[in-house]
Amino acid sequence: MTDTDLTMAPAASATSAFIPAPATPYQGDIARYWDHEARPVNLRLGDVDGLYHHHYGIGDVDHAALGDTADSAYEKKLIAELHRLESAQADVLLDHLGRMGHTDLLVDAGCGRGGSSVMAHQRFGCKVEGVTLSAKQAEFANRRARELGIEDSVRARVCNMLDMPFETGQAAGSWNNESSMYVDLHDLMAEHSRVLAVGGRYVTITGCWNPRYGQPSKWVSQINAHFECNIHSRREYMRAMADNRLVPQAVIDLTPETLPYWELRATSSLVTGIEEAFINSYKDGSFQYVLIAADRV
Ligand SMILES: C[S@@+](CC[C@H](N)C(=O)[O-])C[C@H]1O[C@@H](n2cnc3c(N)ncnc32)[C@H](O)[C@@H]1O
Ligand SMILES: CC(C)=CCC/C(C)=C/COP(=O)(O)OP(=O)(O)O
Ligand SMILES: [Mg+2]
Repeated sequence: MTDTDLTMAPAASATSAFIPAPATPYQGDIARYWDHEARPVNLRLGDVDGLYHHHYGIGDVDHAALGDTADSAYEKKLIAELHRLESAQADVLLDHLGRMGHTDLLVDAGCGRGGSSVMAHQRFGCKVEGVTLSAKQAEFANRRARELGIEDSVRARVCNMLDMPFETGQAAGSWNNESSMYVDLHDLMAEHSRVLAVGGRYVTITGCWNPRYGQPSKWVSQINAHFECNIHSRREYMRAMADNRLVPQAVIDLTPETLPYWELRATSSLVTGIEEAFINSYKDGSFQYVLIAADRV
């Protein structure tokens, strides 16, 4: 089988047969970071329904569903609520892909444990190819796909999203769900532009620093240090897309919609210590949570 053959290889061989060397020392660090990540805030939320996300949530908190904080079941309900908001975020990303056919190929660039890939397949019925730097994440995602009996349609591979194993124009849709802050944006948009068919759709949900603030704030620097990433500005996204035949069709500021998630998360037992940086930077206007959907022209 060639790398670009769309027939899915058995999931185990897809990840264990060949693990490419990282393209840069930085990518090696990021692969190790995600290979070792096991934060309860991610695993316990994923355990709610088997969709494992590494992104944040949007939407209003359902206080009626949470009930009384004194209730012994409150923490369990809180975890379910945070997870519901994270899945709602992925749903909004998928909404912006538009209509996809059963025979289309979708590319989940920086797929993590594969939650968004599974949701995309469940919604559109088409093949979804995920790429991640982490062999552990790819194994996890492929195991979930096998457990769900969708391994012929959903697959994760260890590879660099700046050099993806897809033919030019092969994908009808592609996305980055909170994964674009690990790469040069011009290189990333050039690669999405290459793999997308003309008329295809690219969507990203990302945190970006706000050019109106001036420069990355101390909170943004703290988030970068926490995750070993490099948050770009909103301006850089626009420029990188414009330079690569990706024409924004929708730009949505999701900041007001993500704040309830963070404020709820800050009250939970699963806090990681980064909540204050997100809340403060969203509130002081230095950081924004945005969705950008673009047409490949
Ligand atoms: C915060 S997680 C997001 C995971 C997933 N998109 C989600 O929403 O659950 C970031 C992901 O980006 C991936 N990543 C970072 N740099 C990458 C690169 N150059 N190529 C492929 N994946 C990359 C990491 O391996 C990780 O899976
Ligand atoms: C919006 C920005 C700047 C995102 C940075 C990328 C990132 C680490 C996302 C969440 O991952 P996670 O779900 O593993 O993080 P956590 O453990 O905090 O939930
Ligand atoms: Mg998380």
